[in-house]
Amino acid sequence: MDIKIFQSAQEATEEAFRLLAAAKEDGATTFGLATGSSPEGLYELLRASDLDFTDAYALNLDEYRGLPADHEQSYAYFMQDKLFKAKPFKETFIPNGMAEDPEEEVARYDQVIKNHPIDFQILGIGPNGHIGFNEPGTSFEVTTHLTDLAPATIQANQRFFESEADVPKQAYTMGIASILNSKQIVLMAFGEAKAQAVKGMIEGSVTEALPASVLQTHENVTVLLDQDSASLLSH
Ligand SMILES: N[C@@H]1[C@@H](O)[C@H](O)[C@@H](COP(=O)(O)O)O[C@@H]1O
Repeated sequence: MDIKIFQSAQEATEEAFRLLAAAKEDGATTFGLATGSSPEGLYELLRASDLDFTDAYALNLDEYRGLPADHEQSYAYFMQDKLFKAKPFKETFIPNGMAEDPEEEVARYDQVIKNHPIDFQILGIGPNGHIGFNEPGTSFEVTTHLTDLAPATIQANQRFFESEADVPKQAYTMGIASILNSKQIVLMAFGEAKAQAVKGMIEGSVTEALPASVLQTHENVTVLLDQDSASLLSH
C-alpha cells in the first residue's frame, strides 16, 4: 500500500485527480467509481478538466435497494448529478436498485464486471471499514451481492435522508473479490470519523471484520489521507 498524507482533503483530492489522469494517459478505459462525500471533490475536478471520457466505461460500486434512479439519494442520481451530466462516458453501469429479482440483478452485474474489467477503481471507506457496501463480516470471496446494511452504516448515511426510517436497509454492492480484480485502486478517506477505520485498514491484520484491510493484499493500492483521517497512524 502506498500511503500519502496531505495537509488537506483538497490536496489529497488533487492527487487523486493526477493519478486518474495518469492512468487514463497510460491507457485505462474502464473506471470503477464510488459515491459518498469522499470522491465529490474529485468529480468536481474531473468536471472542470478537459479530460474526455466519451470512449471510457464507468462501473459504480453499489446502489441502494428500493431507490429508483431518479430518487435524489440514489447513487444513480448522484453520479448523473456529480459527473455524467457534465462528462459523458461511452457507457455507465450501476446496479439497478429497483430490480424485481435480486438474484438476476446480481448475476447481471457480475456479467457487466466480467465484460468490463476495471483498470482504475476509486474507493471511499465507511467509518466501520466497509468498502462499497461490503460490511464487516462479509466474505472476501464474494462478488456482487445484495447485503443488509449494518446499523452503523444506516446511522452514518442518515444525514442524507429525512429520518433514519427513510434510509434503505439493503443495497447491491460489488463484492470484495470484484474490487480486488481492479488493476489499480485509489482510496480516499478524510476527517476524524475515518481515523479508526484507516488505522485498522493499514496497520491492523487482514480480517473480514474490517473489510478494507483486504487492500493490504492488492499490489497497486494508493491511500490518500488528510491530517485528521491519518491522525491515529503510528508513523
Ligand atoms: N457505500 C458508500 C461507500 O462506497 C462510501 O465509501 C462510504 C463512505 O462515504 P463518505 O465518503 O460520504 O464518507 O459510504 C457509503 O456507505
